[in-house]
Amino acid sequence: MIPSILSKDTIVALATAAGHGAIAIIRLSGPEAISILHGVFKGKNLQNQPSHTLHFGTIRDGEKILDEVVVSLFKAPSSYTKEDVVEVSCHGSPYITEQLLKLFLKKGARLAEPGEFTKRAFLNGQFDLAQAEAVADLIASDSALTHQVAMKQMRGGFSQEIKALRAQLIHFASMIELELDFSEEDVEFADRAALHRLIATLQRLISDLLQSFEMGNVLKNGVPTVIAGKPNAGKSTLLNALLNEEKAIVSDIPGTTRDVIEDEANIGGIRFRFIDTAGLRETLDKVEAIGVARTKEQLRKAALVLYLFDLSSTSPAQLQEELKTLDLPQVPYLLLGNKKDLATLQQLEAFSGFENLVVLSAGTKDGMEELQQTLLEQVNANEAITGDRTIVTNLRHFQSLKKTDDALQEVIQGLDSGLTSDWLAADIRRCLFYLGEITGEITTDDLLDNIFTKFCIGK
Ligand SMILES: Nc1nc2c(c(=O)[nH]1)N(C=O)[C@@H](CNc1ccc(C(=O)N[C@@H](CCC(=O)O)C(=O)O)cc1)CN2
Ligand SMILES: Nc1nc2c(ncn2[C@@H]2O[C@H](COP(=O)(O)OP(=O)(O)OP(=O)(O)O)[C@@H](O)[C@H]2O)c(=O)[nH]1
Repeated sequence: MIPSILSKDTIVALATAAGHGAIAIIRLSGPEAISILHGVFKGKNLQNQPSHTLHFGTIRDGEKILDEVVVSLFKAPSSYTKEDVVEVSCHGSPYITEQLLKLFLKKGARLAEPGEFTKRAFLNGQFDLAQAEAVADLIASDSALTHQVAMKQMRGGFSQEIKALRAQLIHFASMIELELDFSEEDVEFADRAALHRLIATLQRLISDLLQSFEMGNVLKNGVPTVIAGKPNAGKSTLLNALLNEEKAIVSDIPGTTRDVIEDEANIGGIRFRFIDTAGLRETLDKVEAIGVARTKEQLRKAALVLYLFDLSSTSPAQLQEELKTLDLPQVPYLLLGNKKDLATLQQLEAFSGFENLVVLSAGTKDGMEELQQTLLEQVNANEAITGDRTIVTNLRHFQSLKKTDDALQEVIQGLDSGLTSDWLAADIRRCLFYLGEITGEITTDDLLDNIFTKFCIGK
């Protein structure tokens, strides 16, 4: 790739988080990065040091020493941005970093825009657009799974798949376009049956990716897990036990929980979003009736339902009846038999035949570990999460894939109806365009601005 001629400016920004810290890093990138540093650094001559070396010295504004620092040198094209990069590790005081930033600005650098380092890295060919976007996801990741997905994407896993799809289509597009040059002779270079098979394969792959988006959202936002059950079953107590804090109001007056309370907990690297609901009960109390309606709404959106009941006051027949009236939608659910501490041996035995049942006592936290284990198993049973399968988490990618899918459908229809080569070629080009948007072969300034302005400054 030709080095970008756009980035003539030398940009500077704080690369570490704001506030006090052991060390803070200020990063400069661009043609003047080394000379700007050279002008204010007392130590070795930075202008004749090799790339990827560290240098101790002081930074001075005139006679005044601002700090003792370590300077890291990355010489173009061997750097993150592929430009000359200098990083100054100083003492982590907001006062010092401000003084250093002001000094570098005075010496000719300008403040970087959000995401500008990564944008330059992309423009200079360090990685493609999907990989650049994954850098932001990686910084935002906060669980084993979001980390795994972002890491795979940053290292090019997702891009490879998209590029492979694209390469196959390019092959056919060029064959079909070749036919256009020989249009009088009525030849077919591109085997129509093979093209049909290819498009069908691509559609399957893309449909898998589209489906994975839903899973991707669950990963990002937490597995929506609704805690339902009759009033006083102990839902709020269970939520508190799961969250390890007193969030929901617990009382022995049935119907205490009137609204929906939710919070997140990280269990074994997977984020769960627990939603406590109003007790399910037909009621005359208007406020509570709204709560019951909301519960039903939450149930529809849940990925997993925990149906809680009181072992000490519920018979198996009653439980069956409750489940029937509840009319649980097609969502996986677990039965949680609560208040084990109050239940008699007989009561416990009565439930021995139930599947998907965890017996516990939310009040004493007995059985909580088993519940957490079961929750994890429920999620792990879903291969999409733990498998090696690529998961789309980015709305932009989802939309481009959707458009590709629609365009592929038109290619299929064109093939079936014997559309001429020029029309087929145009439809295939459209697929290539949308796939290219994902990895950034096709971009516009607006698209790039949209992506990189959401990054933090200094990244
Ligand atoms: N100090 C520091 N730590 C950092 C970064 C950084 O920019 N600076 N990174 C940034 O976000 C991440 C690491 N990513 C990086 C990617 C490429 C290169 C780099 O110098 N690449 C050269 C040389 C490669 C080599 O020597 O093998 C290249 O690509 O040519 C550096 C950091 C996380 N840690
Ligand atoms: N003995 C015992 N009591 C429990 C247990 N779990 C909850 N309780 C008690 O049962 C009562 C009801 O608990 P909540 O958590 O408020 O019940 P809820 O299902 O949220 O009730 P609503 O808000 O009415 O829907 C409280 O007095 C709790 O202390 C348990 O495992 N053992």
